Amino acid sequence: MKVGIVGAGMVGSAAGYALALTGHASHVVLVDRNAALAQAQAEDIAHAVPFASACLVTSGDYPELAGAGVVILAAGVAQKPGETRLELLGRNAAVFAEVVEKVRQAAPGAILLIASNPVDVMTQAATRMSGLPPGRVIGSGTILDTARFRALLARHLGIAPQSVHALVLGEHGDSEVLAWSTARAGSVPIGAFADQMGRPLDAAARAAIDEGVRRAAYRIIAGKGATWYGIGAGLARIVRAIAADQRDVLTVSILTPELLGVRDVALSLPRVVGAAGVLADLHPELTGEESEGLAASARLLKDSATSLGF
Ligand SMILES: NC(=O)C1=CN([C@@H]2O[C@H](COP(=O)(O)OP(=O)(O)OC[C@H]3O[C@@H](n4cnc5c(N)ncnc54)[C@H](O)[C@@H]3O)[C@@H](O)[C@H]2O)C=CC1
Ligand SMILES: CC(=O)C(=O)O
Repeated sequence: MKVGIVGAGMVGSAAGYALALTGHASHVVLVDRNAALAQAQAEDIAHAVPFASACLVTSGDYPELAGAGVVILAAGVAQKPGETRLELLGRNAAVFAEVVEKVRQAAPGAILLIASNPVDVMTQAATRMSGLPPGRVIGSGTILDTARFRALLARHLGIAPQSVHALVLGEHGDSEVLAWSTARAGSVPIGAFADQMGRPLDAAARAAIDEGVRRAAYRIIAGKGATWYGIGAGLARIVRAIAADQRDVLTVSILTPELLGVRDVALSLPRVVGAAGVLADLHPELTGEESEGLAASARLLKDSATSLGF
């Protein structure tokens, strides 16, 4: 599948690199308002291809996106140390007002995969701007937070993250909900699994993991200015689900007609992802506290989207 990436900065280039190395795309095209940057990133990534599987990596202007099955939107500004994702809202909405229309003209059949922050509100904005059905405008949402949750649980339990099934729901941001009650390892509820391994998940351990997930971006941005490897791999994972029609269950964000009394809001739930985009939404059984947290997250995102007129 041909995959376009608009925004060839840290996130866009990391996604291109992950796509080239994993072989989930046959052709990656990088577009950026800084054409020299896009060209340099494409050339650098292309030099990794001989060590991996076949993939053409090029750069160009919007017309080069023609025929793309997916276009990743990673253009805009990123958080500065201490800044929240929601504080980027106005600036990145202005970028999307320009970018979404150009992408739609160049690649009308493409699924839009949104990475720019605040990713849920940008997904809602891109859905409205593009006129596409919600299932074809997919925000990376909490795919990264879910990966962070699984990684930290796996480290605590001393097992592979691939054997941990745990989800982060709601906003990709401060109000996200770690769904502890549905978390499993090897089909065993996570608390019982931890006890059996002799590594109990007591309140202090849970609090440390919660902080590790929720504050990860702030810590990494303080240390190196931005985050890119995790989301680059997450975006490549979503492209794989689409390109191979895998029907994977992934925590991604789309405009959702109604959730816990909040109407028309983009946020993450576990969703089935395949060639046509999001095929179905899943609603895990949550505790009362988790449901309240998810409803609060939905209300916060709805208010942010409404403030922009989306
Ligand atoms: N969804 C997620 O989990 C994550 C999202 N992000 C977000 O991804 C976005 C990109 O982050 P970085 O790559 O670190 O930033 P960056 O500053 O390295 O790259 C952004 C790129 O967008 C380009 N750009 C800006 N306006 C444009 C326009 N109108 N048309 C075309 N290109 C334009 C810039 O030239 C720049 O190359 C940020 O909003 C950041 O917060 C970052 C990490 C994780
Ligand atoms: C920056 C960002 O959204 C993240 O790393 O989670």
